[in-house]
Amino acid sequence: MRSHEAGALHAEGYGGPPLYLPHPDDVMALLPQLWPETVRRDAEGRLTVAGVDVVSLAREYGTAAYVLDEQDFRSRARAFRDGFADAFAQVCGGADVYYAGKAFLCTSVARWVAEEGLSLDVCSGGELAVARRAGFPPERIGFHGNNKSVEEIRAALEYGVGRIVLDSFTEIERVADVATSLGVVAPVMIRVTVGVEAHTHEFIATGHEDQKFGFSLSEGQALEAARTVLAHDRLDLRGLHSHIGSQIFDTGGFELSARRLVGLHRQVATELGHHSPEIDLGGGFGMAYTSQHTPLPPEHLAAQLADIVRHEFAALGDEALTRVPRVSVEPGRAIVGPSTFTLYEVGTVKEVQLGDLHSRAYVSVDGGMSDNVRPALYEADYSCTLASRSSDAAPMLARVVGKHCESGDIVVQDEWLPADTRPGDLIAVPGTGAYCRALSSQYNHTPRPPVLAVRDGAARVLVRRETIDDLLALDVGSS
Ligand SMILES: Cc1ncc(COP(=O)(O)O)c(C=O)c1O
Ligand SMILES: N[C@@H](CCCC[NH3+])C(=O)O
Repeated sequence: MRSHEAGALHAEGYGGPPLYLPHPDDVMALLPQLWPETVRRDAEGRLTVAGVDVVSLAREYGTAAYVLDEQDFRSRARAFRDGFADAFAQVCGGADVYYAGKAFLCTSVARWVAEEGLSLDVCSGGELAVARRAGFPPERIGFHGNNKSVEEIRAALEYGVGRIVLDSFTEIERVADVATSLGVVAPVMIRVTVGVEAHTHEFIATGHEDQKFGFSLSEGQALEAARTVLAHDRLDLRGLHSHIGSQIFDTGGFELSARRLVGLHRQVATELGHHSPEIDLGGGFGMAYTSQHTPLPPEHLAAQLADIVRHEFAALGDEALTRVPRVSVEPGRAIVGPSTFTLYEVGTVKEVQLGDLHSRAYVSVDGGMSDNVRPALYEADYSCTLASRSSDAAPMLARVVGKHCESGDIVVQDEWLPADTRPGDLIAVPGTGAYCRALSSQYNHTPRPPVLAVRDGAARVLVRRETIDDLLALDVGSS
């Protein structure tokens, strides 16, 4: 998040380019940590992914387009699966990784997740429907949401999901009622608000007390929820869950939340006589959007979390250590975010003078806040590169903007691009796999871009481009 940096940029009397920008040579040389693993530049200077160059992609599928490197997605999914399985092997026999489908989900991705041996977190009837269509094994699905409808709960139980994460007292009764009507026992977890202030943007922090998710720990609601669940013979309490926020780099927040969750787990055991078999630490692991972000590799992250869990149970005594519940986590962004870049075509380049000495080029592309609302919503930082060719031109300070009727429609706030960047060039923005397509809109009646998967020298469409006819088909208004 850039709020303090933006302040520096706009500080009164400050006339130079923003101080935090990395050196132009670094940006134009492609920082490997920002790009999917198969991205390269070919001899003509074109960006390629899995051996396919972006100029051909643009010619065949058009722009704007989300371009997903399948190998990158799969290897990150495996790194989380193996890292957590290994790190937790000695603590509780392994750990399960639930890919958080809210970051991005389509049937192909659901199949990849299943094939790679991960579980799946869904948070709506729509995401559940995608999982069903993909034939995702139901027992490996967790169902979230703070206001699940009766229909959604029924669909989840009919499919046989492995866990429904309860979020309110109203929902406890709702799930129990639906389970009773279907004649089944619902496996449930309790989402606990652990009172942790995660160091991330306010809108994506979820562990602090004053927000909509979960049962408060400090006010005793979480224990009361466990008591209520245990009183229902149609509910099977699988364990406790906490999720403190998103785009978090510091494991300190997870340490505190694990400590509080383990404390409650013990209270449920000692006061209510129930030893839950599972505990979920949520997702939220950060990824690199710019060179300023340095996420831990999954195996290091897993090792740190395993140490934390071992330590917290050890603090309860030897008896507790022998009964550590099976741990799960729910990464979304850290798996899919880095796998994708968005490919845009430049439409206009406009120079705006900033005082006497400096200018900024506004580079308009054929997308914007409809395909990536994160800069407008969270002041999120992105970077970009000229993708269709290389250039020896001097760097110019550029702001990449979208085509929408909002001045906040910014794709990349500040970036160095070659001074000869011109209409028809392709620009690629890395790190757009998570919460971009998922949060996309049709603002200004803009059809959504397609999602293309590239693997082993071939591209295919995972989600097709919307058309104006798709949009018009929704409008059934008067003749
Ligand atoms: C309950 C829950 N689990 C997992 C996630 C995934 O978070 P992230 O994509 O940051 O890993 C979220 C979103 O923040 C969430 O709300
Ligand atoms: N949508 C947020 C993340 C929220 C995660 C869902 N609980 C983002 O783009 O950063």
